[in-house]
Amino acid sequence: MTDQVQPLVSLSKKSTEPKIIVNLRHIKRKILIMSGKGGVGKSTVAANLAIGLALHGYRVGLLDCDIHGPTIPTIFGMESMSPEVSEEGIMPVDVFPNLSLMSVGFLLEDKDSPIIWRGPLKMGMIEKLLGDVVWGDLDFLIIDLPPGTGDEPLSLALLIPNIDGSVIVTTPQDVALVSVRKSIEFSKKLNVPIIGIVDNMHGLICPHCGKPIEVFRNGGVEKASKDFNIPILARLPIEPKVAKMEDKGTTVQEMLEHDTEWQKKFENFVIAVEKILMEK
Ligand SMILES: Nc1ncnc2c1ncn2[C@@H]1O[C@H](COP(=O)(O)OP(=O)(O)OP(=O)(O)O)[C@@H](O)[C@H]1O
Repeated sequence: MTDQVQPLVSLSKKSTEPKIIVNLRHIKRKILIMSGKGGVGKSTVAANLAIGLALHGYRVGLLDCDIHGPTIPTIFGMESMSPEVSEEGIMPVDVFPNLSLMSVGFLLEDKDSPIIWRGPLKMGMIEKLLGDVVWGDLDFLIIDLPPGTGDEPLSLALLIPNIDGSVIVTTPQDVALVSVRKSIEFSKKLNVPIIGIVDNMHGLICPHCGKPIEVFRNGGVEKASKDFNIPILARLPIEPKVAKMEDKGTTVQEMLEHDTEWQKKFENFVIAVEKILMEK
């Protein structure tokens, strides 16, 4: 077993619940980004939604709770950052004046080791992230959950009070139906309304002729949307520039400058989420 949690701020077990509630009290809207399985683009959607809402002028926080694969620091090219710790708690890392990040990845001593923790250590880290990070006043907190719909993401999400909605990220294969069904059950257990589905990696735009190429067998997401009466908020194509930028770590400027179909579709998704949540 490895104990990679840095002793940043002590956390009293007794005061955990009220502490989290008190700490998150100044956040107007909390959104979960979830997926039935790994590698479908959940962190990509979380990161770009946070950027999009910040560009619309909101104060946004992005919390990466993906205990086993915290990729948000890599996406933002901020892997080497360590958050400051003050009397008040752990300070999130600023990307813009109105966009700040916190990630499990920032709190690990050895960022290259695999994370093998026992349950209580993992939950201790999550309680720390929820109870000790000083977000200040936020319009939105975007929470990138660990992949899957098992006990671990569930017990983690149960610690977060008054979640306003969840976004389900999936890829278009037939198995999407199973994956979305599990995510719906998950949201029900949490009593969290589902905002909608993001159908990610939905085809590839041919760089030569501009026509779409279907990569996966489609149909699962439409069926899930109809069967469960949940809107598909975005259909995002496979965009090699997105994968390339995220793998090497990028600046937000670079992220914004790729004028692609993906970017346009993503902006429509940000507008849709904003509309749904602001009308709540
Ligand atoms: N639409 C897309 N086009 C091209 N590449 C994409 C797209 N969406 C995501 N990717 C790439 O796919 C990989 C997985 O994405 P991401 O890390 O966002 O998935 P995840 O669901 O959060 O994974 P994990 O299970 O590790 O949490 C990354 O390399 C990312 O850059």
